[in-house]
Amino acid sequence: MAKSIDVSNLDIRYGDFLAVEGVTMTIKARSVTAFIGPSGCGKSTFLRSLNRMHEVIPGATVEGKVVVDGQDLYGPDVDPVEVRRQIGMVFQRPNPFPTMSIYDNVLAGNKLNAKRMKKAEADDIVERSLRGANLWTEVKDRLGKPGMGLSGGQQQRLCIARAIAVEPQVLLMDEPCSALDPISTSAIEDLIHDLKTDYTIVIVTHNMQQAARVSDETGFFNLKAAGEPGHLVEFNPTKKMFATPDNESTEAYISGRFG
Ligand SMILES: Nc1ncnc2c1ncn2[C@@H]1O[C@H](COP(=O)(O)OP(=O)(O)OP(=O)(O)O)[C@@H](O)[C@H]1O
Repeated sequence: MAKSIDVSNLDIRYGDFLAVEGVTMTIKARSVTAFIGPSGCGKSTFLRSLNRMHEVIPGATVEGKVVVDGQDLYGPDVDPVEVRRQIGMVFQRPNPFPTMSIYDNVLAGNKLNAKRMKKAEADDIVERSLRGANLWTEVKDRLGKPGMGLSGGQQQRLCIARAIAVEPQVLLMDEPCSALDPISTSAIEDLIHDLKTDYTIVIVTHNMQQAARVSDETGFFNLKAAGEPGHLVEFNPTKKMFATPDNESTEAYISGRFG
């Protein structure tokens, strides 16, 4: 199910503003890839270009290729809605649907994809997804209660359950722990580690310890200068990047000398 992603020569714009320039990388299947770098260097923009979420912003455009399973996601016949089903996204702030129960929150994506299903099938998806998100035992006796009644960390795991309920190939996570306390953060990090058996995971994080803990490979993004586009400076196995980075600016960033 999990797929690798081949990105080549990607330029990403907001109107005339070139936000990210010339990114080429291969994101491996069944692994965790982290993106780090100072604020404004385009990590989130690049992440959103991987499932065609970038272009929902008026005037936003992408040039270059993002190839998953031999298919260019920006090819002429590709349906962006189907791309977003195959490549799910988890956001910075947990965003369960406030009026929906835990049960319905998990199924929200499946219903959007207009699948009609029997109760038994729906029950199976809810249980499998909540187990996958490591939340089942905490909520199995209150599936009919509102998703908003959960703690922040539980809400984020509910959002992860909602993302995996549609059986995506890739999960994109944009600072998924930034609104969480250390215990919830640790639960999500454990979950990310478990999920990589089945999914290709890409995570943006400001927390370098987190990148070092959860990821197999890391991409360091930076701006050449203020007002210049963001670009990929270095992409390497995480262990190597944190021990012996290839680039001086990577070293300066991870040792806390800037950013
Ligand atoms: N909706 C938008 N419209 C116009 N410009 C935008 C928009 N979103 C982001 N940008 C610009 O694109 C550049 C990259 O922003 P982005 O949010 O991707 O960076 P980031 O590395 O994820 O930053 P942070 O770490 O602060 O979240 C910045 O110059 C930002 O101001």
